[in-house]
Amino acid sequence: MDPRDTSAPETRAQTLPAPPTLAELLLTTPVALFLDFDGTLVEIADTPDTIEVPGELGPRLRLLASRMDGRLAIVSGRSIDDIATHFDSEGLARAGSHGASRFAADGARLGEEPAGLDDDTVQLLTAYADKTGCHLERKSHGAALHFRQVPEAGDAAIAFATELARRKGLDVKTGKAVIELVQRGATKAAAVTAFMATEPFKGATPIFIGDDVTDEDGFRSATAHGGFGILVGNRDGSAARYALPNVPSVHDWLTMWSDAK
Ligand SMILES: O=P(O)(O)OC[C@H]1O[C@H](O[C@H]2O[C@H](CO)[C@@H](O)[C@H](O)[C@H]2O)[C@H](O)[C@@H](O)[C@@H]1O
Repeated sequence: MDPRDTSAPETRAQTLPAPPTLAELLLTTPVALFLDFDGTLVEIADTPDTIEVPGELGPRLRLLASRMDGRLAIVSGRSIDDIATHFDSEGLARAGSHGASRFAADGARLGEEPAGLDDDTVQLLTAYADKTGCHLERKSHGAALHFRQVPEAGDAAIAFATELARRKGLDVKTGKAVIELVQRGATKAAAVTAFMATEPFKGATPIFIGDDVTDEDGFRSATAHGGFGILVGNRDGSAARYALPNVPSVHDWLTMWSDAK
């Protein structure tokens, strides 16, 4: 298993316990749900554009959000624009670009919109991707070098992107067979904090569900705000309190594809 690809089949024993059911939790406290997208709500695919998103995902999430009195937000590494090409996220609170770009459910912006990358950075990344066979994903507020198709190029791509980020004053995010350049300070923790300071999230117990390294920021922030994280899959040293094994188990836990309240 490639240690940089945390989506590879997991063989270790599950180390974190399963969470109480959502229904049980809702009996004791108002809950706010923060949901990662890739690897949590939809299965990992070979490329960013070939994910298979159930047609009902948007309506099901809106129904769940209404049951939660609006306390549900998508928190993704993708940009909000990109998310919108995969499913209708209107009417949901959402944060994209690793938490840096945030919108309330009514579409109101929460905070400043981050800047995009400068042309020189994009040109350098494009030339690097052309040379190495990595897939360059252009993003509204950053860019990702994917090496899922060329795993042998992973170490060099990480080193290249890390050095480029240092020179350009950017941050990097590692993920599943990917290294991304993002604006300084973009974290899912910041998104949780921003939502938790506003209605209808204020005062609720935050639960952050995610599968990736970048979701660890969300787990820590949820914990700091009195809640906890739920890891999808396995990771040594995760800040999550509980774990669910895979995407279908997340859907089940959220009772997304049932009419259970
Ligand atoms: O925070 P997320 O919503 O989980 O987004 C993280 C990144 O997800 C995407 O890349 C990952 O999923 C792809 C599709 O399954 C997969 O091909 C790739 O290897 C994964 O790294 C997305 O392309 C990125 O922009 C997101 O930041």
